[in-house]
Amino acid sequence: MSVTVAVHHREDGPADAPAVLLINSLGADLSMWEPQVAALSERFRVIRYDARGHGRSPVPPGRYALDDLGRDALDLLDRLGVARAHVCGLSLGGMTAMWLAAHAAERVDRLVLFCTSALLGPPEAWAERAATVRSGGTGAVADTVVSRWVTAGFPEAQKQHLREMIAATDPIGYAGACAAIEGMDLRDDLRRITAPTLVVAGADDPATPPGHGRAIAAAIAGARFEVLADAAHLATFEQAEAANRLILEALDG
Ligand SMILES: O=C(O)CC1=CCC(=O)O1
Repeated sequence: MSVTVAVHHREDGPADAPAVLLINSLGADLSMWEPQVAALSERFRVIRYDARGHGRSPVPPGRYALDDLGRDALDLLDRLGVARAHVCGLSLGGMTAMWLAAHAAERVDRLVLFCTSALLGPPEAWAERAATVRSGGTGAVADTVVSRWVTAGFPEAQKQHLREMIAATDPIGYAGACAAIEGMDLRDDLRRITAPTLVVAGADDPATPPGHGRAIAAAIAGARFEVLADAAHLATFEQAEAANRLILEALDG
């Protein structure tokens, strides 16, 4: 049985509005959702948090499992007294969101998944990335990761901001989260998901190309699939307006 950690979170919007939980990707923190906050907080109680090992959340040593990340999210909802929330996650955050929808269906209202995968191999690549950050720090992978997060023409100043966010992530936490992806296989869980689901891919995402999202949508009954043009992996950041429209449509529908 995994031990949960009390993740660092932030809330925006009316406390009595329906809750939407936003879950960050590997190497990011809750600030990655900044482009969503104004649009969503008009109508929703927006709850963002730093996944364990990231941002200002505790950094347990060792390998994490997706169950750990999922149970941390449930613990946060419990601490906030939120019985049921819409859940939106990107990449590793999307994996956690799928875990929640499959393992705690009663807590998930609608599900929005960005640039994610139910199986993201090869496992050796995650072990190798974990070893790289353990020996060289998270700055050692920042350039490469940002080159996958946004397309080449994205403004340099914003790319630098993203590199700094990655480099600020604790290497122990980053490596722990790599292990969660290495050990993750959600393919059998997808058929248990009953929440109305929107899956969104970035057309130019080299990390989780559209085929990954298409396969998720095909396995979840009634799920809708969309591809965002001119977007790489961090599609909510690169194409925020279009992403916000899709999220609002999915949550309002
Ligand atoms: O960091 C990457 O290369 C892309 C990624 C995979 C899972 C995640 O959260 O980000």
